[in-house]
Amino acid sequence: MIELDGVSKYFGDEAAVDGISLTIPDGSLCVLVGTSGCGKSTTLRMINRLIEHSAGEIRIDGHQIRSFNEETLRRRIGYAIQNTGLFPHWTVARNIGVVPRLLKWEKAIVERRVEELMTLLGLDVDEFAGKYPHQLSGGQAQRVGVARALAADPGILLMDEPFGALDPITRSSLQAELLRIQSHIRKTIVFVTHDMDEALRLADHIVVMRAGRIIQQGAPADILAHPTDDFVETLVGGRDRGLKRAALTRVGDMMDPAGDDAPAAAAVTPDDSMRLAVSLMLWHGVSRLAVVDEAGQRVGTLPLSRLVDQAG
Ligand SMILES: Nc1ncnc2c1ncn2[C@@H]1O[C@H](COP(=O)(O)OP(=O)(O)OP(=O)(O)O)[C@@H](O)[C@H]1O
Repeated sequence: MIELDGVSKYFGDEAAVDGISLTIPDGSLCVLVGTSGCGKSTTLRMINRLIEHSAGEIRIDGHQIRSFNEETLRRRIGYAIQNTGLFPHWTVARNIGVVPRLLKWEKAIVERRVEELMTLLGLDVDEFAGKYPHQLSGGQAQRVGVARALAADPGILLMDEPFGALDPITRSSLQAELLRIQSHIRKTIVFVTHDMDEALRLADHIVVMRAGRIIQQGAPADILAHPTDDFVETLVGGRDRGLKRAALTRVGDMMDPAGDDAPAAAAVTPDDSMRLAVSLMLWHGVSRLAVVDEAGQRVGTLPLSRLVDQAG
């Protein structure tokens, strides 16, 4: 568990972070979101002591971070950033294995770990292990960056706009990968972004920051449903909020399991989002969809009225 208790950071007289309190339970994915300069990166970097906090307390598993040796702390905490920070003259495999080597793991164990992580991140070992960072696409380099952050199996992973520089399609697939990986490894992840759609998709818990302060925090659905002020409402999409909420809702949670009278022209699966369902209804000009399982067997019906009921 990570706890921030009345934490501030001053640069000169200016407070970049101004008395924030936040608890991040083990295994949760907490996203810090807000416009440029609001103090997100500073908050993240105080957790691994790349920046020392000026006031308040930061605790990991109940222990103040100042009681840890800085090197030990940083090796316990994975850190992935936007431009990856890979060593340009090292191969992918050497880059990924850097922290385990610093920790003096046996060579064979480091090699096995590197291969395991490359597989986890969808990087073919034979193809990529010997490549250098300049030979990788942006998306591949980001995967290497995340693999490196996970190499020594840290309990905590800090991610600072890790997908910020990518095109929307690569970004979306890496977000899906992160969710898939997190469902297996259950790290405590603190993720920084200025993109509310990314926050809504990834987070268990969203922390909205403005001018160094936390102005709202909660589950994505709560923030969408009850933005605390006009600023948060604008951030979550204003009048576009309905579609954002639909993107967070699974068809399986809304469908009528008994119904079987929908036209077969269009079908969704229980794991598809309600946003996709609405899009298909608009495209096909229907107000009901068939819901099918992966084998194509009918498991229910989704009437448009379910989406409208949800809003009520
Ligand atoms: N080393 C520093 N010296 C002085 N001021 C700093 C320093 N680092 C950050 N700041 C200031 O602290 C404030 C918060 O910066 P921070 O990088 O945490 O914001 P951010 O929300 O991560 O922004 P962005 O999304 O643009 O990265 C900004 O006003 C910034 O100019």
